[in-house]
Amino acid sequence: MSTTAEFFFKYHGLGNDFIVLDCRQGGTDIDAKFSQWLCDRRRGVGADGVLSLLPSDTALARMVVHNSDGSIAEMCGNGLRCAVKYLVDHSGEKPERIEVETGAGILTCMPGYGTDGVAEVEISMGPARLIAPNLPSGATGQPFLGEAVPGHSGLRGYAINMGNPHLVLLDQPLEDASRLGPVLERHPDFPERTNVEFVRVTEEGLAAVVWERGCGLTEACGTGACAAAVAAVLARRLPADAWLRVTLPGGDLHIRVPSDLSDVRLRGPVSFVFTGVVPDLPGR
Ligand SMILES: N[C@@H](CCC[C@H](N)C(=O)O)C(=O)O
Repeated sequence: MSTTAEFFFKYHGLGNDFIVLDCRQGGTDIDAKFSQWLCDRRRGVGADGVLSLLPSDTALARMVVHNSDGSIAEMCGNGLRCAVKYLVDHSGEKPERIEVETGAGILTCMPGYGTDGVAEVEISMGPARLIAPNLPSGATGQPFLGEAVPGHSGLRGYAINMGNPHLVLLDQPLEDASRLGPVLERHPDFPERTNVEFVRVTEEGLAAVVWERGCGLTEACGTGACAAAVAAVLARRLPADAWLRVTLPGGDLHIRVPSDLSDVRLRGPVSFVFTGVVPDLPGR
C-alpha cells in the first residue's frame, strides 16, 4: 500500500530521525514494505521510523509508529515529539498543549516555542507499567525487576512497559549494546521482542545507549530514556519526582518519574530537517 500523503516531512529528536506522513485526509496507512523502503538510508529517504498521522475521533491525530524493519511499535517518545512539531507548526496556532492518540493511549503534549516554531516538546507519557502482556510478567504475573536474565549469566535487568516493551540493564557497559542488543531484542521471555537499554548511573544522572526493537542502535530513544530512569528510581539509585538527565549518543533528554509511576514526563529538543514529495515505491 502506498500512501494518501503527497508530501513527507523529515524530523529528528537528538538524531532519532523520523519521516512524518500526514494521512489525516485520506485515512490510509502505509504497509511494512513501504515503510522499510522509506527508512532505507541508501535506497529510500532514510530514517529510524515512519510516523503516520491518521484521523482520530478523540484527539488531533492518531500516530502509528512504523519501525525501519517494517514492524509496528505501540509508542515512540521522540517520534511523538516530532509529530507534535509537525502538527503544531502546520496549524498556524501556538497551543499550550495538544493531545495525540497512540498505542499507549491519548497523551498530552506541551510544545515549547523558539524562533522556528516548536523547539522542544514535553510529553506526559502516562504510566510506566511493570505488569503487561509484552513483558515477562505477562506470563508470570510477577514484575521482573533487578532479576537475572535467563540464559545470560551475569546480566540483571528491569522489564518496563512504556506502551512499548523495554529491558533495562543498569551498570552495563554501553559498548555492549551492539553485541548483546540483537540477541536480547529476541529474548524468548518477551513475546513481542523488546527494546534494550544499556545504562550507567553517573553523577549527573544516567548515560544510556539503546538497542531499539525493529531498528537497532539509535542516537536517542525517548521511551528508552523513560524506562532507564524508571529502573534507576526503582533501584533507588536516583530520586523520584525530580527532573533527571539522561545522556544518549545524540544528546540529553530530561525525565521525571513520580514515585507511584503514574505519569512519567519526557522533555527534549526537536528539529525539522527537510520535506519532499512522497515517491512511488520502485517496482510497484
Ligand atoms: N525511538 C523511539 C522508540 C521507537 C519504537 C521502538 N523501536 C519499538 O519498537 O518499541 C522512542 O523515542 O521512544
